[in-house]
Order: sequence, then structure tokens, then C-alpha cells
Amino acid sequence: MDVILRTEELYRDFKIGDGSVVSALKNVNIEIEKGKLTVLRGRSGSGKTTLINILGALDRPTKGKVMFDGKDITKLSEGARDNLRRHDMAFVFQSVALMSGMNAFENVSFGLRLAKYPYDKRDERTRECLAAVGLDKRMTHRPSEMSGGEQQRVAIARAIAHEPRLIFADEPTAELDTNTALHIVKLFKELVAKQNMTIIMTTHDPSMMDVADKVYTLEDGEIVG
Ligand SMILES: Nc1ncnc2c1ncn2[C@@H]1O[C@H](COP(=O)(O)OP(=O)(O)OP(=O)(O)O)[C@@H](O)[C@H]1O
Repeated sequence: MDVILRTEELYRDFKIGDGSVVSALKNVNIEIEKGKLTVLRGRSGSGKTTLINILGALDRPTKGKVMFDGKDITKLSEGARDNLRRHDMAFVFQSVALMSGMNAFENVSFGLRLAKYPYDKRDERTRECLAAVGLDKRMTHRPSEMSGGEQQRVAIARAIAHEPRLIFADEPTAELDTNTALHIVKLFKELVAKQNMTIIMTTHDPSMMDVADKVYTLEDGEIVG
């Protein structure tokens, strides 16, 4: 098994207003396999978002390690973590964060500019990714001129465009109906497998479990399965 990301005895405590402490993650040890779709599931408040934020270098644990390519990324400087996020990672969220004033093509191509993708290859890569998500006929549509599923596909095209090694998706299908959601996750998985990327996704939706290569269940901050 080719592990791309691994946690070691991860804990995350949050101090709250009244001085008490919430243990959002407790002794989490997981392995994310390269080229696969790993799903983190659990009830609301079980720690999914906290975990995905730490894996994606958006937050640091209170204790423990996150090993990526043999390096503990929790120990890196903010600058190095910024770089890692920009080049090696991508994020897809529940509510699609597209630029409303830009059409589909411009949204994807803007992402490539932020990732400093080679200038002369941006247009071609943008077209290729929009075609891969089945939106070659919608390139000049703005978000308000597309359905929720189409918007989420633009967000996926944008996430995969700069060829990140890891893609984090926090409830990416929560606002879609079950059929659209399944269709999108299957597509996501195919794209990622073809391009040797890895997806880590949180979900509440039991119908997503069949599509996953590996499922981790969180309960009250602990991995229970
Ligand atoms: N910044 C914070 N400050 C204090 N407590 C927090 C903070 N972020 C999360 N928590 C607490 O940590 C626990 C885990 O929250 P988290 O958002 O990770 O859950 P989740 O499984 O993603 O939930 P949901 O499915 O509702 O998004 C919860 O008890 C939450 O109240």
C-alpha cells in the first residue's frame, strides 16, 4: 500500500469562552492511500472538519504528527505550509466558492494563475479539465447561469487543474440531490484515479460509502472504524 498521508496520535483541543476545553480529536491514527478516495464519516460534531483542516494544513493539531512524504507538516513554517497548500493540495467545499463575476473558463483559469501554473499551458489545461467534468458546452456560463451540480463540477475542474497531489472535499455534495451527488463523486473518483491524485472527503451521506475505497468513521473525536 502506497501511503501519501499518515497521522500519528493526533489530538486537537479547542478552548472555549467559559475556559473549558473541547477535545475535538483524540488519538487519531489514519493512513491515506495514494490514488484512492478516502471518506471520513460521522455525525455532526464528530470532528470531520477539524480533521480535514489539519490534514490540509489549514489548522495545526494540539499534539501529534501529520506525515506527508515522510515529513511532519505540522512542524513547517506558515510560509512552507502556504506553499504546500497552493501547489500540492486543493480544496472543494460544500457551498461552491466560485467567483460570481467570472464564467466557468475564467474561474478555472484563475485558479491556475494562483497556483502559478505555466502561463502558456493555462488555456489548454482549463479546456481539458472542463471537458473532463462534462462542461465543454458551458465554458462561457457564469455560476448564476448554471445548476448546483454544474457549479460543483466547475469547482472540481478548478480543484484538479493544477494537478494537486491531494484533494480535500468537505461535504462537497451536501447541497445536491442524491443522484447528482453520486454522479459527481463517481466522476471525481475517475478523474483522480486517471491522474494519480488522491481524494479525502467528508460526508454524512450513506450512499457515498459504496464509492469510497476506504471509510473511516469518527465518533466524538475518535476513529471507531
Ligand atoms: N474553533 C472551534 N472552537 C471551539 N470548538 C470547536 C471549534 N471547531 C470545532 N469545535 C468543536 O469540535 C467538535 C468537532 O467539530 P467539527 O466541526 O470538526 O465536526 P464535524 O464532524 O465536521 O461536524 P459537521 O458535520 O456538523 O460539520 C465539535 O464539538 C465542535 O463544537
